[in-house]
Amino acid sequence: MHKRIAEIQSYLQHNDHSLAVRRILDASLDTADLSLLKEAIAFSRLYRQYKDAGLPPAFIESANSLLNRIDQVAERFTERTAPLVTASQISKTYSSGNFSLQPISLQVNTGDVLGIVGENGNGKTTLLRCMAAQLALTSGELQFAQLENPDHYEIKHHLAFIPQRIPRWFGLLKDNLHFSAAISGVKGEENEVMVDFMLERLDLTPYAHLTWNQISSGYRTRFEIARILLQKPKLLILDEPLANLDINAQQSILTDLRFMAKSVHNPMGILLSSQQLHEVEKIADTVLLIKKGSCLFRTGEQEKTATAFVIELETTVKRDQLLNVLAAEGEVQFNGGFYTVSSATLPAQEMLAKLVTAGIPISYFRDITHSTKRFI
Ligand SMILES: Nc1ncnc2c1ncn2[C@@H]1O[C@H](COP(=O)(O)OP(=O)(O)OP(=O)(O)O)[C@@H](O)[C@H]1O
Repeated sequence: MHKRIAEIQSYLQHNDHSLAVRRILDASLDTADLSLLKEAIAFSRLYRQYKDAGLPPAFIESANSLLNRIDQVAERFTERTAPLVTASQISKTYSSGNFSLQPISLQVNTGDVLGIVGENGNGKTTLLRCMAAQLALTSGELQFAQLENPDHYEIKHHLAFIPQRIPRWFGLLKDNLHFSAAISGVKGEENEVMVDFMLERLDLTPYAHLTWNQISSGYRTRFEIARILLQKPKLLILDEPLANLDINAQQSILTDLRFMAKSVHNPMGILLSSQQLHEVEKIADTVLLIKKGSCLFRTGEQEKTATAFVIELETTVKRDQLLNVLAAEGEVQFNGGFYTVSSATLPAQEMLAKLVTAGIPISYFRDITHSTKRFI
């Protein structure tokens, strides 16, 4: 059995139903078999219908039967990776104002998710717009490895940019998706099935017959992702896709984007910006922290590896008590909400053991030794 199918079966066994249904949709799409895709869509609808009232016993049976059939075309599940865009020392200075994006180099490959994090006004959007060839560079060079003639037209078909503010559309959500697929050459039955697929995959089915005015900003973001994915871009750039989403939706959209990047049907490179450091670090292959227009830290960068172990801690005890437990092996800072503890000798596991042994109540503990959070 293919690894990916076994993984989905394990989600089902452990009642991670929502994740299993989303992954079944992805796996069926990768078979390129419309009848399996239609079955997966029907299965997802069944899940939505019964998820609150309790799933019928036939649910797991039909999931396993569908998975077995998908497994028979498992040879299609090969991940491909190829360079998409390479930025060499690109920089941008606006003609007005005093902001400059300092020279930065990065590469996005098929299947990669690259996160750009940083606080407001530090240059994330500027960097994304440079990567999307929307801004004239002050210096440096962009290379689109798969484009022979990277003019405006070719670039527009190669990459999709989802801005922070989703532009208004007219008419019904579903009709816009049909149109978007049609202009990318998806016609007839395939158009119907692909739109139904995107509606299910992005949780949009209940909103299919609504207009722009009738749906919330979070669902507008989902709509825009669905619309763009129907056009099968090679490189997807998203500016703050999490900004309008609730906490659960943030995590599921990020996980979904990661799965989509590695899809066989349309493998993509994904570049996204966000202020949600932890969430992005969980799913991105590489995260760059931008501060005042410069790349301050990139995950995995050896030369900037932490010289101390650092953790974040939320507890009701006072700083003195923590310092007592650490017995000169750590420093403690407080930001009003939680403590940041650094130690040259105690890795996170040992620090946690010490705190637990001393009976310190802990409501939050996170190892940020290798996180961009250390630099904020
Ligand atoms: N067209 C422009 N002309 C002049 N300055 C600009 C222009 N666009 C952005 N800036 C300035 O560049 C700086 C960086 O803005 P940018 O939007 O790239 O940051 P950001 O990190 O994406 O911020 P946010 O998280 O708030 O979206 C800001 O000081 C902004 O005012």
